[in-house]
Amino acid sequence: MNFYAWTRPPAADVDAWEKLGNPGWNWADYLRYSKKVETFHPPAEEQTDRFPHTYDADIRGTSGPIHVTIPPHVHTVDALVQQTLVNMGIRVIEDPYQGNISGTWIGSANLDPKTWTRSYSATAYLSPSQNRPNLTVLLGALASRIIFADESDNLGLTATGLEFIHQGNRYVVNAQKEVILSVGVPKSSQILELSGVGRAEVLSRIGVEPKIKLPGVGENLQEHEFLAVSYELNPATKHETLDLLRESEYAGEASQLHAEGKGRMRTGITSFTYIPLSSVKTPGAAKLVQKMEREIEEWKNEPGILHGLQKQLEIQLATLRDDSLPDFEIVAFPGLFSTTATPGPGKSYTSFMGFLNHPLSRGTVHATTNDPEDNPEINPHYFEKDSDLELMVQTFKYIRRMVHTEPLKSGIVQTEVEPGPHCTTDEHIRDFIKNTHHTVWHGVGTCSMLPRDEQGVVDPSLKVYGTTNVRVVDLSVVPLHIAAHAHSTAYVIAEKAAHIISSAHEPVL
Ligand SMILES: Cc1cc2nc3c(=O)[nH]c(=O)nc-3n(C[C@H](O)[C@H](O)[C@H](O)COP(=O)(O)OP(=O)(O)OC[C@H]3O[C@@H](n4cnc5c(N)ncnc54)[C@H](O)[C@@H]3O)c2cc1C
Repeated sequence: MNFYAWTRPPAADVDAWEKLGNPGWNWADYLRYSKKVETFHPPAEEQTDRFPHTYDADIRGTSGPIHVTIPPHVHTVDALVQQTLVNMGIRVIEDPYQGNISGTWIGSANLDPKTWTRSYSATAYLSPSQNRPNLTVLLGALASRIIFADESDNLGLTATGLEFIHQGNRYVVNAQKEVILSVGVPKSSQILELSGVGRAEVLSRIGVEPKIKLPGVGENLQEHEFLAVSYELNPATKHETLDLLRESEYAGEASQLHAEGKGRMRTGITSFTYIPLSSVKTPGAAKLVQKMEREIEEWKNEPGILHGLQKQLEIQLATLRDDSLPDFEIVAFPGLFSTTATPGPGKSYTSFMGFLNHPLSRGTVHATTNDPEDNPEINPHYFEKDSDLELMVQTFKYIRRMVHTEPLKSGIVQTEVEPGPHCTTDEHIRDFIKNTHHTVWHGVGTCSMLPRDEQGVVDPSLKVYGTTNVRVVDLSVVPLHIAAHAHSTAYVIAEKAAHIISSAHEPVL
């Protein structure tokens, strides 16, 4: 389950995967598969009456299984935010799905406008296929490890099956062709490690016999993080924010309306702004660009740094210097998003979420025991590179500049709800971020698609190095993070993987 924000990354972020050694993993292919995934439904009159929505139907999908549309949103808040950003010199993007997202825009959601319910892997892919004779879904089964043949041939080790736990019992399902791991960032690397594929010291620590030494397994974790700054909306204007759903009578009515395809429960997150740091004309932003350049250069030249990471950092440096590519993102959430502030009765809020798009710090996910029922240890190494924290400080300051710009300035009650007026110095801001920042659940990288001698785990056909028939198909293969919300990319990877796998097994005529 997620917030169903449906976005596409900048073209350059996807082209970077190809530059890192993955032929065919580029924007042109991404766009092709992304169109294949979705059916875009243009906004209805009800929405265009309230907000001047723009879109380019040519770059959206027309017949894919995932239904995508613009939610009928709290457009009174969107109007305030979008106009404020324009007044600050930010460009309006008419349709951000064409590979250029730097600017301010209204985003889509994977919602089916026939029912205003979530359109996702279960409704779009599983339900239509569930009666196929060659598909069995076993609910509540925990995949635990891949079983490999004892001997490897010169192409590598062959997986013969998968061990799983169901209702306390262990079973093995045999593989006739391939084993596809698709269990997400926290788990794909764990299952590889439990199967003897990974870093020598991790395998030795958890007591698993090493079968394939792949030091990249569980490394290179990159995660977006966010901070949230909240304001009460000026009560002189009526805004139907999500805060109203705290009132049971309103929530009950909203549920009834939703059953009729109407009302506030069709809301999504819609107001997105992506900003290149080098385009922010403040002394703080300029200093930070220099600091990041220094930090990347120093790290890149550290003795012993892996060639794979060095190349990633070169691309990150080029992205930072490019004033058309975004470094941070601001999302306007229509309601109070806070872990500490208490909402006042009858009040409406907006919260500005600031996201880090291309983190420098790299984390890890590793198994800590050989028991598949024990969760792996996730160590995100947040803010290990100080530039990541400093970028969030600049994002915070940008949000404060927004709320001092019209029309937002008059549209909110100026006393900040969170963190509040006491938060004035850089040290206060840094402490606020350190104490409240949050994962965006957008982890990538722990089974990176990179050359094997550059900490790669899978090759460009998503096959695990050293195996003949094990692939990873989820966001853990993404080698370098993208400025986008993550799940539409998971579908793109899955569609492309389906093509790769079916082509590999086509009968030779
Ligand atoms: C609260 C929240 C809000 C989010 N909002 C958005 C958003 O608005 N827009 C967006 O783009 N992204 C959003 N995301 C991120 C997005 O959902 C993820 O990036 C995406 O789902 C990752 O896809 P995946 O296929 O790599 O892994 P997953 O979606 O995590 O799929 C992995 C699956 O494998 C299963 N699994 C794990 N281990 C095992 C095992 N051992 N045996 C069997 N099954 C196993 C899991 O239960 C899961 O179903 C959000 C995430 C969260 C948590």
